[in-house]
Amino acid sequence: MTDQNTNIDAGWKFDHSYASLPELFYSKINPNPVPAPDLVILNTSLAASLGLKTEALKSERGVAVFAGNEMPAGALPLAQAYAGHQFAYFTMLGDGRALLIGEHLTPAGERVDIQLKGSGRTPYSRGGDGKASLGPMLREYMISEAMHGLGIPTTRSLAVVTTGQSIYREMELPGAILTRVAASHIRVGTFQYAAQQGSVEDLRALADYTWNRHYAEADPGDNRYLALLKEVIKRQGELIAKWQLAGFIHGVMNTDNMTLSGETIDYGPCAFMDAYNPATVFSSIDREGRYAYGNQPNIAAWNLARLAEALLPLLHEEEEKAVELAEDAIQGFIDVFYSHWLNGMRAKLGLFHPEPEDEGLIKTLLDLMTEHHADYTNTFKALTFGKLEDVAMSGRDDFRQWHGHWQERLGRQTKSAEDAHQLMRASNPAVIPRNHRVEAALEAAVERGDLSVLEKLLTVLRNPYAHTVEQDEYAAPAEPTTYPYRTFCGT
Ligand SMILES: Nc1ncnc2c1ncn2[C@@H]1O[C@H](COP(=O)(O)OP(=O)(O)OP(=O)(O)O)[C@@H](O)[C@H]1O
Repeated sequence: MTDQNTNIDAGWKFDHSYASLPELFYSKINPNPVPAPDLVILNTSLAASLGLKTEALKSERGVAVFAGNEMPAGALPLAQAYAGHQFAYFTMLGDGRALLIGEHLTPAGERVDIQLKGSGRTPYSRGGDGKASLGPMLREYMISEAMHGLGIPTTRSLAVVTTGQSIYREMELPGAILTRVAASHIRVGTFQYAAQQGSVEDLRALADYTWNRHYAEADPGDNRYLALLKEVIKRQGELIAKWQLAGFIHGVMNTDNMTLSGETIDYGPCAFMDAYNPATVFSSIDREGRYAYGNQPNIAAWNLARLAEALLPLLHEEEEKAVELAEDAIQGFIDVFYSHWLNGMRAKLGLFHPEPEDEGLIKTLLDLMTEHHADYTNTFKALTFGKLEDVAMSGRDDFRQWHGHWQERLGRQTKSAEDAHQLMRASNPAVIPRNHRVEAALEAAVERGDLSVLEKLLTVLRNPYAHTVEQDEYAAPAEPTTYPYRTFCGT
């Protein structure tokens, strides 16, 4: 399967450091060949930043790599083992429908995982067919690229191909494979798996690998494993703050969907909130609202506590002391999250430096938005451009009073009004991937083979802080319907 020419043509530079870990952590396995690969979409700007050549990637042999029919030189396909708490229940998992084909070394000297998602059965497939369908893979492609545009750390999407095979869910669907690019695919669940299935030495090997891959620049102090936990807490605190500030709801924050790198992963049932309400849930499988918007920081802390638990044997030789260190570190999460969130909210309101009254100012605005079902993104956008008539509660006295306080607060800054406006422009997106727009793009692509709607949507989403006239068309929320929007953990 190895083909030297593909390697030379497209610019793949594969390495496979993950295979240096004990074999407990993966299964070497070749992708299942598919009958008729066809390129649906290629992320040319991402390809360029990876040092890959677009024309070669689009060629028959390039597409064969995205389909798993050919492996570039140096690739070493493997399915990664992991476990996870899914809706609080612990399960053994692993790449049941994905393969890491190797780590690509970019011209900037970075090491990124190249993973095929939907590439067939693996030893971890349990009862599943190992496959994915076109709609959900294009959805992941779109939302991950929108997240990147918003400046939120995320796995990226390089390409989607159809396989020429149908897959069967409630109906027959076109099979597809997404090529995902990630800083790594090491998950909290990978550590849970190591703690459950491996020896302390296996766990140590994983922790050392993770440190070297993601935190080599950080200070290990005198306890490198405690430092690892604290660094992950910092990155996740910053990440979850960014989700909250953008109104992003992940939908399925299981421990297997939380990365050690601090990137967002798994775009199954996620969505962006329209009207502000902390209780918003989109996922049809989240009946109890465990992963509601307002719960995300607490769930992240819960997941990180599972990471800390898995790391206990490395934190200290005395268990009691290890637990103390872990608890102490986890306590720090909410503070890290909150300070990033508060600074982000200040920026959304054009405030450069902290003042004690800021928390009250922000809370009052969010309470008004909840009470009046104000659109989250568009309210901040209206405030940015001084278009108060676009704010749902603009006629209300309590909003006018709030607005007066905010203006006074802005007036006390040494920075100019123009500086504040620029800060707000850069902190408040003109567009988010609205559910109805995403659905329309997917329908055109999947039902009619028309990619133009999706391409146009991606163009505006890639630059959400540009505030161009053409973005206005994409800013409106859907017309209210009787049924709340629900996402399905589509495959
Ligand atoms: N069709 C399938 N066949 C086999 N395994 C599957 C299938 N769909 C999902 N899985 C496995 O079930 C688990 C949970 O699935 P989930 O939808 O959260 O993940 P995913 O979207 O496949 O992967 P990722 O988290 O890598 O984005 C994962 O271990 C996944 O590999």
